[in-house]
Amino acid sequence: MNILEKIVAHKRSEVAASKVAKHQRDFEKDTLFSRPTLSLAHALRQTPAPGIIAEFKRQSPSKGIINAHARPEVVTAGFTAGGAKGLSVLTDTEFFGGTFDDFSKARAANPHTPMLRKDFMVDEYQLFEAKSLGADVILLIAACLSPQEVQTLARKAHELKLEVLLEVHNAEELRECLCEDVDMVGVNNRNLKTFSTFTETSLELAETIPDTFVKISESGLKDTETILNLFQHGYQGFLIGETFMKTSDPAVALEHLQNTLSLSTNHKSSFV
Ligand SMILES: O=P(O)(O)OC[C@@H](O)[C@@H](O)c1c[nH]c2ccccc12
Repeated sequence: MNILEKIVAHKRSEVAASKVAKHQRDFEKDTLFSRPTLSLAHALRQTPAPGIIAEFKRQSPSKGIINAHARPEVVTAGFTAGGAKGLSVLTDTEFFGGTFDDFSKARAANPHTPMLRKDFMVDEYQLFEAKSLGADVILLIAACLSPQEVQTLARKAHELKLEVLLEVHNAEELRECLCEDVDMVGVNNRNLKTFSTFTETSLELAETIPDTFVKISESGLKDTETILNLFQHGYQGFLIGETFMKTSDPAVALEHLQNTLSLSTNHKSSFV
C-alpha cells in the first residue's frame, strides 16, 4: 500500500466508526450549518495579484512535525491580516495532526475569510461534518476517488452550498474527474509516491484546465519567481503550508511573501 492508500483506508474506517458513534447526530441543528458560505473562487477571481491560500499544517507524512504547538486562532488570524485570500485547515489527525477543534478555532477567528476543510473526503457524511464546522470549501482528491464518486460528492457539496476544489496530479485525472460541480482545480505539485515537489507539474497542466475553473497551484511553493510565473500561466490561487508553518511566525512569513508579490505585480501592470 502506498501512503495515500493507507490514509484513505484509515479514513474510511474512521468515517464508518463516526457514523456508528454519532448515529443520531443531526448536523443541521448546528449553528454554523446554516451560516451563509463565503466564495473562495470569487475572492481569487477578483484579485489582480496572486492569491494566497494559507494552510494551517502541524505535521505531514512527508515532513514529520512542522509546527506542533502553533495556535490555530492566532496563526490564521495573522494569515488573514497579512492578506491571505483563503485559509486551509487540516482536520486529519492520524497523519497530519489536525483536529476539528483547530478548524473551529480558526473559523471563529476569521469570520470573513473563505475556509477550506482540508481532509480526505470519501463519504457524503464528511460533507455534513464540514458544513457544520463552518467550512466554505471542500477538497476532492482525484487520486483517491473514482470519477463517479467525485461527481456524486461534488453535487452533494453544491447542494449544501459548499464550493468544490478538485485536486489532480496529471492530465488523466483531470480528464476523468472534471465535472460540472467543480469550482476550482488544484494541481498538486507533490508526487504522492515520492513526496518530492515539482512545480513544473502546474505549468504542464495549465493549458489543459478550462478557464471556467479557477486554477490553484498546490504544494512546494516558496519563492516569488515561481509563483509569478505560474500566475502568468493562469493560476490565481497558491496553496502554501510548510513555507509559512515552519517559521517561528507563520503570519509574518506570509506577509513578507504577499508584499513582494503585490509589489512585483503592481510594477508589471504599471508598465503595460
Ligand atoms: O506544505 P506545502 O508544501 O506548501 O503544501 C500545502 C498543501 O498543498 C498540501 O498540504 C496538500 C495538498 N493536497 C493535500 C491533500 C491532503 C493533505 C495535504 C495536502
